[in-house]
Amino acid sequence: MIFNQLWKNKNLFISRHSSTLSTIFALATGYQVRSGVAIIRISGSLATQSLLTLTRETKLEKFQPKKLYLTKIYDNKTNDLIDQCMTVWFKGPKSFTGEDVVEFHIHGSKAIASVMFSILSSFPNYRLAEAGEFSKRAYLNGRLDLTEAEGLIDLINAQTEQQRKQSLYQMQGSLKDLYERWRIDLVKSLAHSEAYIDFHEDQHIENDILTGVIQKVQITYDNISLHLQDHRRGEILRDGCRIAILGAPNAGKSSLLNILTQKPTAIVSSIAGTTRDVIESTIDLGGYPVIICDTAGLRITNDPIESEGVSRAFDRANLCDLLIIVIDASTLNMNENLNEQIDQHLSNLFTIKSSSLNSLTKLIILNKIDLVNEKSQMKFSDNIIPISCISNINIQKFLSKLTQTIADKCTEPSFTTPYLTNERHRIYLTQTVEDLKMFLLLINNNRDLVLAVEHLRLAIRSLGTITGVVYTEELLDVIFRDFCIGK
Ligand SMILES: Nc1nc2c(ncn2[C@@H]2O[C@H](COP(=O)(O)OP(=O)(O)OP(=O)(O)O)[C@@H](O)[C@H]2O)c(=O)[nH]1
Ligand SMILES: [K+]
Ligand SMILES: [Mg+2]
Repeated sequence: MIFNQLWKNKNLFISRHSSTLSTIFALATGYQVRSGVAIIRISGSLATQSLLTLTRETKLEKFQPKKLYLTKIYDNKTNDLIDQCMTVWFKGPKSFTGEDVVEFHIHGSKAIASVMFSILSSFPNYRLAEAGEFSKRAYLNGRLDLTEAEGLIDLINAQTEQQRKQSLYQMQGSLKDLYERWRIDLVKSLAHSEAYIDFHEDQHIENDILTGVIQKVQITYDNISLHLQDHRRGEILRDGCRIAILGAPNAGKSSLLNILTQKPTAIVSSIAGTTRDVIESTIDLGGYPVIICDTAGLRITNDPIESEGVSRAFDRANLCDLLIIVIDASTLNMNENLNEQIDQHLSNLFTIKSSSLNSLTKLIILNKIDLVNEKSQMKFSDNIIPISCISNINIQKFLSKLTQTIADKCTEPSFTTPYLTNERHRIYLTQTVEDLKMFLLLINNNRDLVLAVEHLRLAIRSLGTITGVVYTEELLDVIFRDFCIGK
C-alpha cells in the first residue's frame, strides 16, 4: 500500500502539463549565420493557429501531422506574400515539447525571419521563447528527464567525436536509466522499511524483511560509491582535458605548443623568459577535447613580471588534469643515470614555488634530442619521450602517447556504463551516499529506525533531483539558462 502511495506521488511529479502557458516561438536554427534554410519553431496550445493564418488555410485537416508541405505564407495584415517555405506540424503530446508544435522552414534570410517574428508577436498569447524554453517544456511534459536535457545541450555544444558520443548517450537516457534504477530500488526498500515500522509489532511481519532491505541498500550504496570514484572521467570529457606545459626557461615549451596547435600560437625565441602569460588553446586530439596552455619558464627571478608569470604557471598547473613537463635534453648528462637526473630536475622545478603538483599525471618530454649524440644508450620509463621540436623527431610518437593518456583519463563513452558528466550529478550523488551511509549505520546498530528511514527518504530525494523526478524552479533555471534560444 505504501509502495502504491509512493508511486502515486511519483506520477504527481511527472504530470506537470499545463495548457495555460503562452505559445512560444524562436528560430531553431540559430541567429548568427546566413543559411539556405532557417526553421522557426512554435510550441504551445495555440501553435496551429499560426499554421492556418499564415498559409490562409481554414481547416487543420489540410495538414497531416509530421508531413512536410510546400506552402506559401502571407502577412495576415497586408496580405503580402512573405516566402514560399516548407511547413510541418507535430500534434502534442507526440512532439519534442509534448505540446502542439509547428515549424516553418523558411529561406534563411534575416528579412523573412523578422517579418515572421513581428506577425507571430501580434498573435494573442504568443511570445518569443526564452533560452532553453522548448526543452524545459519537454521536461515539464515528461518528454525528457533532466539528465537527458543536459545531454541534449551538451550534444549541441559538442566539439569533438567523443563528446558527441557521450552527450548523445546521455540524451538517450544512459544516466537516467542508471539513476532511475537505483532510485526505484531505494523506493522499494523504503516501502518495505515503512511497512516494517508500521506493522511489525502487532502483525506478523518477518524480520527477514529488514535484512533484505539492508542488503539491497548496501548494494545500491556500493554501486553509487563506485560510480563516484570515476576520476572525473565524464566531466573531463565534457569540459575538456586541461593540460599545462611546464618546464625551465628555453626548454621548448612554446615550440611544443605550436606543434600541438599547428600554428604559431606562442612566440618562440632563444631568449630565456619569452613567455610570461598563460597562453591557452583548445584542440581536438583523437576526438578528445583538450584545453592546452603554454606557461612561463619556471625559475627564480628578480624580474617582477617574469616572477608573476611563474606564479601564474603554477596556479594554472594546479587546475590541470595532466602536465607535460619539457626538459632540454642537452642539459642532461647522457652517461649518468637519466631517470635520476630527471627526478632531480622535476624536484628542482616543483620547489620553485610550493605546490601540490606531485600527484598529477605527467608526461615527460626530453626536447632538443637533435643536440644529443649518445642516443643509443638512453633507457627511459614509459612516460618519458625524447623528441625534437625543430628536427621533428618522435613527434608522432609523442602525439599518440598524449592521445592515449587523455583517452585513459576520459575512457571511451559507453551507453551501458556511463560516467557522470557534471558537478550537479556529483553533488546529489554524494548526498545520496551520505544518507545511505547514515541509514545503514543506524539500522545496523539497531538505533532509531524511524530516523534511519528518514535518511533513506532523503537519499531518494537527492537521486530524484538529478533526474528531475523532484525539482524546484531554481534548479530548472540553473539547468536551462545555459541552453540557447530556440532549443
Ligand atoms: N635544437 C633545438 N632547438 C630547439 C628545439 N625546440 C626548441 N628549440 C629552440 O629553443 C629555443 C627556446 O624555444 P621556446 O619554444 O621559446 O622555449 P620556451 O620553453 O617556450 O622558452 P620560455 O618561454 O622562454 O620559457 C628557441 O630558440 C627554439 O628554436 C629542438 O627540438 N631542438
Ligand atoms: K624562449
Ligand atoms: Mg615560451
